[in-house]
Amino acid sequence: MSKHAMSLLPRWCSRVFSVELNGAPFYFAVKEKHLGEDVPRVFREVQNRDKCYSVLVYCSRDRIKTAKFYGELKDKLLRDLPPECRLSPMSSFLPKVRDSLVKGYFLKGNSDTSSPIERLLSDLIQHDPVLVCSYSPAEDGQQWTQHMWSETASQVMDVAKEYYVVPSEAPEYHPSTLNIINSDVFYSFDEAYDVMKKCGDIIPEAKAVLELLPSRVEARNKPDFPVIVIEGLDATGKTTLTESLKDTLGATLLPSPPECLSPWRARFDQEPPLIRRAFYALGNYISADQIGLKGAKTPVIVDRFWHSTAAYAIATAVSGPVCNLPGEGSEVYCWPSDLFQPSLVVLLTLDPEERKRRLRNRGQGKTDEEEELDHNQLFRLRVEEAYRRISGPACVTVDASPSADRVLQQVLLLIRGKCHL
Ligand SMILES: Nc1ncnc2c1ncn2[C@@H]1O[C@H](COP(=O)(O)OP(=O)(O)OP(=O)(O)O)[C@@H](O)[C@H]1O
Ligand SMILES: Nc1ccn([C@H]2C[C@H](O)[C@@H](COP(=O)(O)O)O2)c(=O)n1
Repeated sequence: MSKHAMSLLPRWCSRVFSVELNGAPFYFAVKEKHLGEDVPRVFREVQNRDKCYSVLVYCSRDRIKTAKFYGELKDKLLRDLPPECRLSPMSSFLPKVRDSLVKGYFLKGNSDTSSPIERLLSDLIQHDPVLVCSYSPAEDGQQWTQHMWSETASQVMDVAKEYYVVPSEAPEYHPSTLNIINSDVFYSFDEAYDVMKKCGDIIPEAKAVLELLPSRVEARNKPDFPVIVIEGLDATGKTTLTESLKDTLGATLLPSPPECLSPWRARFDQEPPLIRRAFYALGNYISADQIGLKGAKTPVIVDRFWHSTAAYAIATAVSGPVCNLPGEGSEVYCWPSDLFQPSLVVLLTLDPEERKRRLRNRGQGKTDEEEELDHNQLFRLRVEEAYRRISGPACVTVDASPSADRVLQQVLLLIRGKCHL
C-alpha cells in the first residue's frame, strides 16, 4: 500500500462513507468489533453472492493531477467495467474535519462480473493513487465486512485487517462542503494563481491565462464612480438590463469573464472543478483591474462577477436539496478579502417557467451548465440560494418578470438610492 494511502488509515474507523444512489446519499462507517448493529442500507438489497467494491482517490501531493485523475477514472471505469456493473459516486470523510473528503466510486457486481472487476481494480491499485476495498457478507451471513486491498511486489491481496460495516448518521452538512474552500471556491488571488501556475505543465493554455493577469492585486485606486454588478441565472435578462443601464447612465459595460479570456473559456470549461473554478476566479481579478481603470471616468456596469463564480461552484460541489448547502453565515459565502467590492450587486430572479419561455424564444445553444439548470430543479434552487447567502456585499434581489423597461426603472431606483447617481 502506498505511503499516501497509509495516511488515510490512522483514523479509518472514524471515517464515514457515503454512497450516492439515484441522487440520495447512504452513509455507513466501519468498526473492528460488531455490536449487533444493522446492516447499512446500501448493502441491504445486495444479494448474498454479490460483491461490492469501493475505489477512493486519495489526494497525492499534486492536487492538479489528482483532480484530473478523478475525472478520468470515471471514464475508464465506465469504459472497462462489465456493463452489468453498477457505478455510483462515493466519498469518505471525517465529520467536521476540513479537507478530509476523499472521493471515489462504489461498484456493485454479481458473481459473473467479479473476476473482470477484480482484474481491473488490481491493475488500478498498482498504477494509480487509489485505495480499493471490497465488501462481502461475513461468515455468519448476517453482517457485511470491508476488506482493504494492498499491493505487494507482484500481486494485490486483502490486508489481513477486516472491518464490519455499520450504519452511520447523515452528517450535519453535505460532505462536499468540507473541501469547498480553495478547491471549488478561491478566496484570494494567490490561491487561484497557484492552481493556474501548476497547470502550466499539462495545460498549455494556462500559460496564456497567466500572462493576462494583473501584476499586483489591488494596485489601482478605488474607482471614483459607482460600480454595479448584475447577477442572475441565464436568461433572467442580464444582457438586456446591462445594455440599457449602460445607455441610461453613460456607463462602461464590462462582461465577466472578461473578453480577453474568451479564447480560453471553452478549454477550461472541460477541466475538473479545481482548474475550471480557478480560471473563473482569476477572471474576476482581471475584471477588477478593468473596473479600476474605467471607474475613474464613468460608472461601471458588470455582467456577472464574484457572486456567479462562488454560487455556481458551491451549487455544483454540493448535490441534493438546498438544505445540503453550507449553512447561512458559513465562511464559504465570504467575499475574498483582496477582491474589489462593487457599490451594488443586483440579483435578477425569475419564475422557472418564464425563464424557460425566454430561453426558448432566444433560441441559442445552451452550455452543459445551462442544460443542467433546465433539467435539474434542485441545482437551480441551490444556485439561487447560494447567490442569496453570499455576503460582503450581499445582493439585492429584483423580480425580473415585469417588462424590460419596468425592470430597468426598478434597478435605476436602487442605484440612485444606493450610489447617489
Ligand atoms: N423583462 C423582460 N421581459 C421579457 N423578455 C425579456 C426581458 N428581459 C429580457 N428578455 C428576453 O429574454 C431573453 C434572455 O434575456 P437576456 O439575454 O438579457 O438574459 P441573460 O440573463 O443575459 O442570459 P445569459 O446569461 O444566458 O446571457 C432575451 O430574448 C431577451 O430579449
Ligand atoms: N464571473 C463569472 C462569470 C461566469 N462564471 C461561470 C458561472 C457559470 O458556470 C457560467 C455562466 O456564464 P454565462 O453562461 O452566463 O456566460 O460562467 C463564473 O464562474 N464567474
